[in-house]
Amino acid sequence: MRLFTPEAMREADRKAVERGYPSLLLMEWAGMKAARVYLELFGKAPALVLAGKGNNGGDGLVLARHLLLEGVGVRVYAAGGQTGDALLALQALLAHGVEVGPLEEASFREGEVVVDALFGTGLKGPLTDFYAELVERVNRAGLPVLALDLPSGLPFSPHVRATATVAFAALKTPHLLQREACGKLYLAEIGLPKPLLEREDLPEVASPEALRPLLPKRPLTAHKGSVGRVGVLGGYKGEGLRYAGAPLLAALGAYRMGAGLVHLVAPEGTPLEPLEAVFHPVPSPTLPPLKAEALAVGMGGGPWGRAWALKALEARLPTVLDADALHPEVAEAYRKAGVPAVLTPHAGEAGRLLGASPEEVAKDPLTAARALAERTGLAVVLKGNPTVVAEGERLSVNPTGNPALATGGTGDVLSGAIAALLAAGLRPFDAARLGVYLHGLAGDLLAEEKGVGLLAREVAEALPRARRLLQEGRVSPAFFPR
Ligand SMILES: NC(=O)C1=CN([C@@H]2O[C@H](COP(=O)(O)OP(=O)(O)OC[C@H]3O[C@@H](n4cnc5c(N)ncnc54)[C@H](OP(=O)(O)O)[C@@H]3O)[C@@H](O)[C@H]2O)[C@@H](O)CC1
Ligand SMILES: Nc1ncnc2c1ncn2[C@@H]1O[C@H](COP(=O)(O)OP(=O)(O)O)[C@@H](O)[C@H]1O
Ligand SMILES: [K+]
Repeated sequence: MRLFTPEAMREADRKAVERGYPSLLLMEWAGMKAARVYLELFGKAPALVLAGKGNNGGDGLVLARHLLLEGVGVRVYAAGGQTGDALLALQALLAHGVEVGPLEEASFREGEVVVDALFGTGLKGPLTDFYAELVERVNRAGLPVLALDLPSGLPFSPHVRATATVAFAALKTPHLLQREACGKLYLAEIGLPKPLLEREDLPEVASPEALRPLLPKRPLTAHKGSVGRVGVLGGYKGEGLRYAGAPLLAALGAYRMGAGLVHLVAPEGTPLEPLEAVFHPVPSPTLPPLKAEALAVGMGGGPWGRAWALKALEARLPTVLDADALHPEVAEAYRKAGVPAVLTPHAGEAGRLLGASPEEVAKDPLTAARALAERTGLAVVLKGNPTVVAEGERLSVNPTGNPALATGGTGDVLSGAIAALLAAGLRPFDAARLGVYLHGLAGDLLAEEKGVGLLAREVAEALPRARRLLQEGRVSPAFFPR
């Protein structure tokens, strides 16, 4: 599945119409599917439908007609000046005897559900004046809000903060980059011809269907030397081994992602954990001889991070470069040496590599991840919500994961997990997007069971469950297809 920009979506709509597909059918399906979601979420609670004059408003008018037919009370307020399909949708509603008032007179009543059909993909800039105020009033009213296609005002501010959003035909960038405003996310198929949605040039939304075939096989004859061995290099002897836990968590992540063996190369005095690891205590960053197919480097490395990464490069193995190994000259050394690597920065680290602020990176992670991949020639995992994976021209946006993962050490677990997939033979882009997806899914499983207060090691422990769900095709999607 591809992540559309509002422009790309409009282009698909336009092409469908050029092919002779009646656009009124798209609107009818959109309104009808949204009405279905409404009924599922809010039952027969009365609706207050706010409709703009464009096609988004048209969808709202169609929804109002379908709710009416289901016996739901509707009050409808619409902007004037409809044309085309939206005008037909208005006429159809009026023919049912529904009164449609002017938007200026819209009022909010306790017990109602607001249907936000003011603006969708046609919004050209931030809302001002009357519409800015209307959106603020919607948010202040404290009623549940179902947004059609996009919460009105997105991607700008002010915008509606919805309880749920029904995206039509495909997810659009704001659905994942401004997910908070969307609430529960539904994706409704509205009959747009499939080939118009297959746009290889757009970022992918990582999906179970695309990722399942990447899962490394475990043949009956597997042994610990045949399924991928990982070397973890990290930690810092100074400050009383302050970061000793980080490489241990990476080792756990690697084992829980299926590594056959994990070598732990860490400063002398580092706790000898997990018990299952092969230990290589060293006085300073060194690359001891070890049999491995991939490395995870830099976790907890502090001032040693750079040295760990440059030592590790001598092994010429596929490598995950994390945390303190994330320096421009390290990335450049790997690129020059032609050693495949995955960089796993969060917004702060990515900002450091790009010469931008963390806020700038977080605001547009797609652009930042692509820029970093371009600049370094390596695969990039830009961590956050959402996490974005980039390599060359390819971009993958991850839909799993939640704020319960915002806790110390979860990134270390991720690095180890990706390294295990590299060691199993996956290419950097695939190891990265699969590792990120399963790590997020593990966090989702735990958050559902326990809520907030996870430990990073528990995320590692949940990886096998996440993997199995994916393997067996039992992952419920992060958004709900309708
Ligand atoms: N086949 C299809 O196309 C399908 C599309 N579908 C639906 O259509 C939606 C897209 O519809 P759309 O293109 O009509 O745009 P929409 O979001 O309703 O807004 C346009 C209105 O906003 C106005 N406006 C713009 N910026 C503004 C601003 N800053 N401040 C104030 N006003 C501003 C603009 O005014 P104008 O500039 O034209 O004067 C115009 O009146 C899409 O999200 C989906 O819900 C479905 O029905 C399925 C099939
Ligand atoms: N709000 C959030 N939503 C989803 N995932 C999150 C959120 N906050 C953190 N994470 C995930 O948790 C991990 C944190 O990694 P990182 O910042 O490197 O932590 P650490 O250095 O403590 O290991 C990343 O995988 C990130 O995507
Ligand atoms: K809307």
